[in-house]
Amino acid sequence: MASARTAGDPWLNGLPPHVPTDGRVLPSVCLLPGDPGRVDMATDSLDDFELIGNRREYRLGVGARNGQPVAVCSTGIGGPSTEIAIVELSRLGVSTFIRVGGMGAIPAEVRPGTITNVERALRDGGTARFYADGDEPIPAHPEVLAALNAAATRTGDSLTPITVLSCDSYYVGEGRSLPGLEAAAARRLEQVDALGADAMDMECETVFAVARALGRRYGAVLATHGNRTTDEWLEDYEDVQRRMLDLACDAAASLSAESLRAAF
Ligand SMILES: O=P(O)(O)O[C@H]1O[C@H](CO)[C@@H](O)[C@H]1O
Ligand SMILES: O=c1cc[nH]c(=O)[nH]1
Repeated sequence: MASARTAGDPWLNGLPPHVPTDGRVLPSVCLLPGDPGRVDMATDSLDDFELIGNRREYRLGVGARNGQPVAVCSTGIGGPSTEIAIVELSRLGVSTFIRVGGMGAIPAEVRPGTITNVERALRDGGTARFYADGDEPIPAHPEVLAALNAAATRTGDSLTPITVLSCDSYYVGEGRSLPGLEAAAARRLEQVDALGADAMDMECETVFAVARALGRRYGAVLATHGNRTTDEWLEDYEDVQRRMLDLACDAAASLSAESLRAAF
């Protein structure tokens, strides 16, 4: 264990430079909300929740579901902060990542409030390029995809399978019109549609690319916050987030039990 930081590896005594922790080995499965506020929402779905720390956009806690330990750590918005979370959490013991986030849907039939299971992430972002070359979409890890579907059956939810495009820009990059940039935003929405995306978020591609490159398991459930075709926006967004977190905690527990079995 390093007793002095170096520029190439700025960890000290087992502590990372960004994710706030005390050096303990973390649970093997970690939920990744973008919003730090969603870490606290997850406490309703976990027993014995303990907040470990809070630094920058990273809020980290641990709890248990069905007797299995589960970590929750926010990533903040976008690829760069998400990459840091995955690299540091991996080194702290996490081997399976589940993003629990929000998105804007493209097809009119994916209504606000729908909970979705991300089957693949299209290639569009900057950070993910450092971990995965080429333009082939990155599929979710099949064990995580299956665990999320099984958990939805247990919690009485149904998950809509989607393809996501993760954008490095919330406004023009997600086709939101700004004064003087109306044409650029409209072109971008057409491009996203032509790529076959069902939704836009800002982190899934990075989660999938970095976790896959590090040999970790990964997947994502996303709650539909708005619809870009009908222009609807869900004002009362808390209920769908809580349902998404509950089924993700259930999936995390089953994946954690599996990794324990595999270790023996
Ligand atoms: O709901 P979360 O996980 O915060 O994620 C979504 O919300 C943010 C934009 O408002 C982006 O991070 C996007 O991916
Ligand atoms: O429209 C949306 C909603 C949530 N997150 C996004 O990135 N876009």
